[in-house]
Amino acid sequence: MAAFVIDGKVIAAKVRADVAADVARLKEQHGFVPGLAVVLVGEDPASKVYVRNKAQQTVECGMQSFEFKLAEDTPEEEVLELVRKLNADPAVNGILVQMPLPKHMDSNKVLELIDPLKDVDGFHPMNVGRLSIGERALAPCTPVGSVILARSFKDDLSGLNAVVVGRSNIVGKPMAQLLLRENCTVTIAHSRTKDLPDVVREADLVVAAIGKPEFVKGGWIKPGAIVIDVGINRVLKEDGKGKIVGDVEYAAAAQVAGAITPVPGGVGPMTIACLLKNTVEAALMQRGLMRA
Ligand SMILES: Nc1nc(=O)c2c([nH]1)NC[C@@H]1CN(c3ccc(C(=O)N[C@@H](CCC(=O)O)C(=O)O)cc3)C=[N+]21
Ligand SMILES: [Mg+2]
Repeated sequence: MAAFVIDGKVIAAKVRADVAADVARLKEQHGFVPGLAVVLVGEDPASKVYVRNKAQQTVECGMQSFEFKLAEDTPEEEVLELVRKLNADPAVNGILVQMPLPKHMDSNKVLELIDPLKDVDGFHPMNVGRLSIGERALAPCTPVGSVILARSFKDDLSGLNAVVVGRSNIVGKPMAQLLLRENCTVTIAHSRTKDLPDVVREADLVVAAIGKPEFVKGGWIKPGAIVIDVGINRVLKEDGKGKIVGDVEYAAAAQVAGAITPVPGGVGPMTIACLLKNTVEAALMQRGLMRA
């Protein structure tokens, strides 16, 4: 039987509607509007599209958007200075520095300068650590969105055998932490994992975050498994035109899985929706208004 297709666009729209309602309430009851600052260094065309989408959706949710576009050859010190300014600006509740940064910059140095309370990407070591010890933390948007998608199909993930393929700081590692919090049994697999197909075959829940087009084959998927595809790979079709595929061999996997996220229209839209959600959470924390 063909897998249930988890519609990330529909679920992201629901998350954004909740964000917009929270923003409206903050405005009415506390007279303030949360703000998100996005910093883009360089000219990467894909990054420009993401940054434009983020800014547009931020405004659609009733928040303020601040965009900073710096040239590829901007000195690192200038980026650090901008982050210091944004840290000190009370109108800015969330700061996102688009990755990757140009090679002449030390990304960790930039990320560690961001005020942890404004770190809506959840990349600061303070948030990474707090997430791992189960304290309130801003958690990375792609993994948060991935859990919401999985839970939209099966609300209780507890006891599931989850295999995360990929060990990046941005997706794989925080994904594993969030799935632990859902009471999954978690394996992190990666490029050096022995017998990877057999490891994936054991998974009730597969999260593919390797960054290689259609790397996870349909034949690796356990019948009925939930498949969350984090990959966004631009590839050329035979006719020379470009298209976007995920890290999972979708057509084959969809024959076997219980549920699967498409690319595009799966995890991608959730990443932005969760960024907006984190911005509201950050604003609430900064103002001492956070929910219990
Ligand atoms: N500090 C930082 N934080 C990020 O969250 C971050 C980043 N740097 N650098 C780049 C990646 C990439 N990223 C995406 C966000 C949304 C879509 C998205 O909405 N994708 C749609 C459209 C895809 C398309 O047509 O291009 C989809 O999958 O359906 C994709 C990718 C956030 N990133
Ligand atoms: Mg990896």
